[in-house]
Amino acid sequence: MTTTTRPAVPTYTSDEMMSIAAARALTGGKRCFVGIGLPSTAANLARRTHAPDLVLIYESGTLGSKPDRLPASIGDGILAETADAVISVPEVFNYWLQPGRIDIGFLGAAQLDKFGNINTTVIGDDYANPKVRLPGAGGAPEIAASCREVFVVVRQSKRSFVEQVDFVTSVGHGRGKGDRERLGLRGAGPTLVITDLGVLRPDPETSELVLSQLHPGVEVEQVREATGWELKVSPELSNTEAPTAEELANLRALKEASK
Ligand SMILES: CC(=O)SCCNC(=O)CCNC(=O)[C@H](O)C(C)(C)COP(=O)(O)OP(=O)(O)OC[C@H]1O[C@@H](n2cnc3c(N)ncnc32)[C@H](O)[C@@H]1OP(=O)(O)O
Ligand SMILES: O=C(O)/C=C/CC(=O)O
Repeated sequence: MTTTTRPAVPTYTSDEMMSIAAARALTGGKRCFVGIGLPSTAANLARRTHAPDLVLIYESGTLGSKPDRLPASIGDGILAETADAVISVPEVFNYWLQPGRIDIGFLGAAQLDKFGNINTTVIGDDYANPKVRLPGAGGAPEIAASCREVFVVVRQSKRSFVEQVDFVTSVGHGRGKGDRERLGLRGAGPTLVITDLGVLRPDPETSELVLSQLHPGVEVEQVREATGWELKVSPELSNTEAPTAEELANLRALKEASK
């Protein structure tokens, strides 16, 4: 009798699956405007693994940064030290972003609604007296307006995935199909939302986010329970490949180097 040894399936957390799925969405020599937080982790992981030519652009004016650890903020010196070029902030916005020279804007969110509108400003309906005051807009509204497309990475729960955001910091698809054009927004808006449970994409007819991919071990019902609206499921629902040992090792090394 012959015995075969299968490679051990690496164990990983749902947060690791989310960062790896988000990194996989970034390919080739695309120009990516990177938000601080979860998007920065994914973008740096992508550049370190399958997408070494990915051009990371941070709002502080660094083009083509290649940090070997996660930057603490957009002002972290490692971004300028490892960049191909450092330009002024007005140049980032006026020359690169607004005329549509950036392929992907990669953003985080505290709240996200079914049309991909993002809230990073306040939780609660009284701006002056909110339940939670969040970090604010920064450059995110401009990024959401003008990048050719927008990817969002956010943990999925009833708290974060709401029918309607408490405050629209960055416009996604507004109130549905056609709103971006009506508002004069240049880019395509959110085309991909990556969470710790799966991946959502806008329905081409309505622009409403629908579940299009499930991470390993996650059930559709679980995603529905973590969503504050009646979540629709794509007829082409697919499954995310589990993280490889190499992806996990790189993600963990990146995090370790950033401590
Ligand atoms: C280019 C640019 O970077 S533009 C910069 C603009 N800023 C952003 O885009 C920030 C985007 N990120 C976010 O909005 C994130 O949700 C953040 C920064 C608010 C928090 O993210 P994380 O640090 O990953 O932490 P986490 O999700 O655990 O939340 C931390 C706390 O924020 C508060 N919070 C976050 N989301 C919510 C929410 N939907 N409702 C209520 N409170 C919330 C809570 O106090 C929470 O603590 P708790 O979980 O113990 O209650
Ligand atoms: O002001 C912004 O847009 C982003 C801020 C994030 C940071 O300070 O790292």
